[in-house]
Amino acid sequence: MAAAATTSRVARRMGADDDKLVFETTEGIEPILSFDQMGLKDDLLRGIYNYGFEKPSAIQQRAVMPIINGRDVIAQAQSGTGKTSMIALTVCQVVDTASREVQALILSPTRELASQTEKVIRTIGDFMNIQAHACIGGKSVGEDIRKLENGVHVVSGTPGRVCDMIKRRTLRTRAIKLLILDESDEMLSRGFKDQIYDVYRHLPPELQVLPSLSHLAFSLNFALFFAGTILLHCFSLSSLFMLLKLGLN
Ligand SMILES: Nc1ncnc2c1ncn2[C@@H]1O[C@H](COP(=O)(O)OP(=O)(O)OP(=O)(O)O)[C@@H](O)[C@H]1O
Repeated sequence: MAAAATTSRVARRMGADDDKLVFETTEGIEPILSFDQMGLKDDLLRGIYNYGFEKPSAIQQRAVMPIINGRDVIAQAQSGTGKTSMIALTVCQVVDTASREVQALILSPTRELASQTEKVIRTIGDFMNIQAHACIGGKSVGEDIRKLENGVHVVSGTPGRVCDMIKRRTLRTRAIKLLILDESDEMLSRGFKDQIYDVYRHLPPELQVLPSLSHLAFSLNFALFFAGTILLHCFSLSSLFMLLKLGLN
C-alpha cells in the first residue's frame, strides 16, 4: 500500500470559473467534466439532473471516479465545494438496491450534516428508490430501530448513535462496503475518535474508506488517526490512498 500523495490547491466557490482554480491531485487523476462520462446508473443520472446539477464541481470531477472504482480516497475541500453531493452520488452509485442491507455508512460530526447528507442521498437517489436513514442523537431510538429493521441501504449518522445501534445489533454491518468519515478533522476535534474506532471495529475487513476533511491544514492529529485506521485495516486495504486536497489558492 502506498500512501498517497499529492496535494491540490483550489480556490473554489460553486459557480466560480474553473480556470481560476489551481489543483494538485494524485498523478494520473484526470478530471471527468460531465456526469454522462462517469458511467453512472441511468436512474442516478436522472436524479442528478433533476436535482438541477448540470456539470460536476471541481472535487466531483476528480474524486467520483476513483471512489466508484473502489479506491480509498481522502478528499479535502472547503465548505461549499460540493463534497456532500459528491458523497451522495458516489453512495448512490455503489449501493445495490436489490439488497435491503446497509451497504454504505456515513459518519458526520453534527446532526445537521448527517441529516443533510441523508436528504441529498434520498433526493438524488429518488429514481432508484434508495432507502437512506439518518441515525442521529436527539431523535427517537424507537424510530431508528423501526427504520433499520425495515431495511435501508445507507445510514448517515453521528458516531454516538451509530455506535449504539451497532452494539444493539439493530444496525447490521456485515454488508457495509463503504465507510465515509465526513469532515473527519472536525469529528476528531469534537472528541469522537474512540467512537469512530468502536464503529470501525465492527465493520467487515473488505472495506473502502473515504475520509473527507473540511479544513485545509492536514493536521498531525488527523495524520495519527488515519495512520491508526490504516494499521487497523492494513491487511485488507486493496487500493492505494489518494489525496485530493482542494484549498484556497
Ligand atoms: N455539481 C453541482 N452543480 C451545481 N450545484 C452543486 C453541484 N454540487 C453541489 N452543488 C450545490 O452547491 C452547494 C454546496 O454543495 P455541497 O453541500 O455538496 O458542498 P459541501 O462542500 O459539502 O458544502 P457544505 O459543507 O457547505 O455543505 C449546494 O447547494 C449544492 O446543491
